[in-house]
Amino acid sequence: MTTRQLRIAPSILSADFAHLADQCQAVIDAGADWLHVDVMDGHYVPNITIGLPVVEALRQALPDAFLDVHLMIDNPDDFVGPFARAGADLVSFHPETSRHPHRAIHTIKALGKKAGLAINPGTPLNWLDHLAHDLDLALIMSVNPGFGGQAFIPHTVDKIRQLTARLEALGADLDIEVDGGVSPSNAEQLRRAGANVLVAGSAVFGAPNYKQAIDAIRQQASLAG
Ligand SMILES: O=C(CO)[C@@H](O)[C@H](O)COP(=O)(O)O
Ligand SMILES: [Fe+2]
Repeated sequence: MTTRQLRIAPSILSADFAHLADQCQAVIDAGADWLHVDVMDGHYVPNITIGLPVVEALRQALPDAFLDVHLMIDNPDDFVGPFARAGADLVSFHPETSRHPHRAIHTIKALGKKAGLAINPGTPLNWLDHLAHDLDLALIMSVNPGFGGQAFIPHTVDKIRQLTARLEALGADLDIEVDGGVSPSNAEQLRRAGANVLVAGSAVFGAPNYKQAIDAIRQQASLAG
């Protein structure tokens, strides 16, 4: 378990894009802590979603919302700065696509924003070893990136447990975010393993009542202590 604050971050990928700002406001009113914004470029992942103008528009429409921007793009080194300037509060990117992850992290931080590194199901945790002290968050993918609504990959729980131990050994105190297939049914084990930021797209936006959906994830996660 972690003592880091539990945060529920609905992924807007599962929102109704024709009413995006209203949908974001609705999940905030329902108790969402962060808004998770999935940016996909059709190269790094086989899907295209949203880009800088949408982040700028959300920043304008929701000045107090915490925008957790997850870049699933090639060439993140060129885009972390623009997304931070567009209004992201936190920018995460996948290190395999970065030429200079350390520099990209410090580009984000120099703009006063938090930096995260995203680790795919097939990506080893040791990408984090030399960067942990520079980061604010480790994003552990519990599905392969590209789409909402995929099935949770169970071995992620053990990976988060390993990461928690590894960060403790390194003396690095990071948020651990888990992304993909998160629901009330796995929230407790994820929190117990050490995750404190739970991203949930379809489990929130696909539910008839956003507050009940967010409360259910929070309640289950809180059972971890
Ligand atoms: O980054 C991604 C997928 O690539 C995620 O943020 C998903 O969008 C989460 O959606 P659900 O799995 O919770 O429906
Ligand atoms: Fe994501």
